[in-house]
Amino acid sequence: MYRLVLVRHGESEWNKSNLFTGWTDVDLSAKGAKEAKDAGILLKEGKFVFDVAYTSYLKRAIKTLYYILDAMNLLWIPVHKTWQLNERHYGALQGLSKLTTAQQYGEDQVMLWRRSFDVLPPSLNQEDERYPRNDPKYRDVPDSQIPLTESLKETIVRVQDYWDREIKPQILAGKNVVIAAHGNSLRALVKYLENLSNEEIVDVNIPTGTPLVYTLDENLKPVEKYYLGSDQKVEHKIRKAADPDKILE
Ligand SMILES: O=C(O)[C@H](O)COP(=O)(O)O
Repeated sequence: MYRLVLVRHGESEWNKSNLFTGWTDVDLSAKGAKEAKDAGILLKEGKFVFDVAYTSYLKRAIKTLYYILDAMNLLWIPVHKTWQLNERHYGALQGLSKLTTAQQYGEDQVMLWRRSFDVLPPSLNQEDERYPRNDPKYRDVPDSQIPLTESLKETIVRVQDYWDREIKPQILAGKNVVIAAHGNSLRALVKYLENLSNEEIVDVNIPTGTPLVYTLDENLKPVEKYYLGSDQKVEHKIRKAADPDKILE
């Protein structure tokens, strides 16, 4: 049996203001930083130990990982960063308000963009300043792999490729792995690990700053899954991840 821990970053500044974020490199909010530190404390209290960590190229996930490792006194372990664990690219929606977009296009259309398996958000064009090719972080990513928009389907391809090449061999070698990433890059991984259908994944919402623990069998199929933290708190955060507009703090 193997154990794997996934953590979505703590609340970001744009989660707080309810803007489509995607590859926009926004920081954690003060609340998000606290969520990350609390996640680290929970993991430490649960006697978790990690040998290697993975995260994206985006600071909200990177900082979440460092807050967690700091709380666990594990800042020394190897940390691998990759664009392939970045959030799903939200195309031309990036920077728009989820609420205003729902008022303009209807809640059903926005839910299709947010949660469907293969509906692509409106695309950027290459002249847009948000085109990732303009960002030095992605200088080594081939043009053919730089997204202008992504559905979950495209996100799964890049996440699964990285999982198969880099993460899976580490787990099979007996390393305890933690992955700090994003709502939709983690949904991509969860769909793959749990072999969920394109319909089942629509209802999966991953809460911010809450460790998701998997026990995996020798073929890396999940045999147990749970969130760390009080059921009530986790449930509230899952509902918030599903529908940020309808949840009052
Ligand atoms: O990119 C974003 O806006 C968030 O990280 C995830 O948003 P979602 O819940 O709308 O997919």
